[in-house]
Amino acid sequence: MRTDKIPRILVTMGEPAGIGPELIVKIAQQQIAAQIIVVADEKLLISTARALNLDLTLQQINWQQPAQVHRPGHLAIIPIELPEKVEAGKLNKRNATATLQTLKIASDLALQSKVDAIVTAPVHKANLNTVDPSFLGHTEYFANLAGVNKVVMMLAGNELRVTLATTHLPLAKVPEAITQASLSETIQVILQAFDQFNLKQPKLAVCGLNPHAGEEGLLGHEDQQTIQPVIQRFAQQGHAVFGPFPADTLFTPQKRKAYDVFLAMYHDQGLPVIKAFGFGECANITLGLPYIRTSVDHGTALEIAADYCASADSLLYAINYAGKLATGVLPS
Ligand SMILES: NC(=O)C1=CN([C@@H]2O[C@H](COP(=O)(O)OP(=O)(O)OC[C@H]3O[C@@H](n4cnc5c(N)ncnc54)[C@H](O)[C@@H]3O)[C@@H](O)[C@H]2O)C=CC1
Ligand SMILES: NCC(=O)COP(=O)(O)O
Repeated sequence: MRTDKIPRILVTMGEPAGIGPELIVKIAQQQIAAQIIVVADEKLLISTARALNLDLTLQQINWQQPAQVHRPGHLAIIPIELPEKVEAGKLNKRNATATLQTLKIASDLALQSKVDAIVTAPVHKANLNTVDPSFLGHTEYFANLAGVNKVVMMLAGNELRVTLATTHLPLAKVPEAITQASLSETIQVILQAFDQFNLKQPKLAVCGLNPHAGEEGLLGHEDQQTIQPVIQRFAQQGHAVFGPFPADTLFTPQKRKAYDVFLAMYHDQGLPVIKAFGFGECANITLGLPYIRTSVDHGTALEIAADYCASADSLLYAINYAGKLATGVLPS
């Protein structure tokens, strides 16, 4: 990481027909204790600023200059050109390659330590999948480009932190994806990441997979046969890893206070809980990458993109979260 005090944060534009460009123009108006560099189509940002009646001045990034703290209404930019004019709310496959290119640029710059963190605006996974059939989401894409086998998705808000044992996977494939080896790797990545963020022995509560964590085998065997032995091994090594707990009662107020981080077995076991607490006051963090990457807690919201009424709260939250992590502070 660079040693001067102002973090350089790279923000990718996301799906051009979604709310990403609007969110970027909106956060550009805010005070932010970092330098913000966007990878985006200049014309799209300028026309979005006009539609929002907001001031925006774009200047190409000069890497020779030291990082300068963000000035409201101004953005440093790495320009990319979309081949087709964007119609807000209407996906256009012909812009997908250039959109994917913004992520490749971001990954390259982060891997070269030219920026301290990447923050992504939301992409449309199916649209990007049309030009890269291996594309499932930023999480997997960045891991692949970084040559990292295992990363873990964490969503963190003011109320709790939730990590996931599996991410973008059909529900029917979840049980077979949770093996003792994969779960051990997941927990290892979480413990290492928290160690780097200076929370040395996080109290980790692990959800069961089945209702009532399997009810002694009556409602499934994975909890006892796969999850429990892994937790026991970590506990024997002195780690504060507990469970498997029935997920339905694990997020009560008392239990939320008792643990630093929760591990859900699948996407829709953990994420609805944290989003219900504060949609917009939450960031998505990829643990296990060789750099910091955060993102919003929502998607492309195509249906409201032409109305310019989207909330930029989560993008701002994700940027501030990345800024804190870049200066070695884990937000509480
Ligand atoms: N980080 C990323 O790149 C993510 C991308 N997605 C992608 O987004 C696409 C749409 O996903 P959906 O499940 O429909 O979720 P979504 O988050 O786009 O929309 C869900 C609901 O929340 C509203 N909403 C979302 N963000 C909002 C904001 N900032 N302000 C006000 N209202 C907002 C939408 O209008 C909609 O009613 C999918 O292709 C999905 O893969 C979804 C989650 C994360
Ligand atoms: N629901 C969270 C999500 O889908 C985020 O995906 P990613 O693009 O950040 O991997």
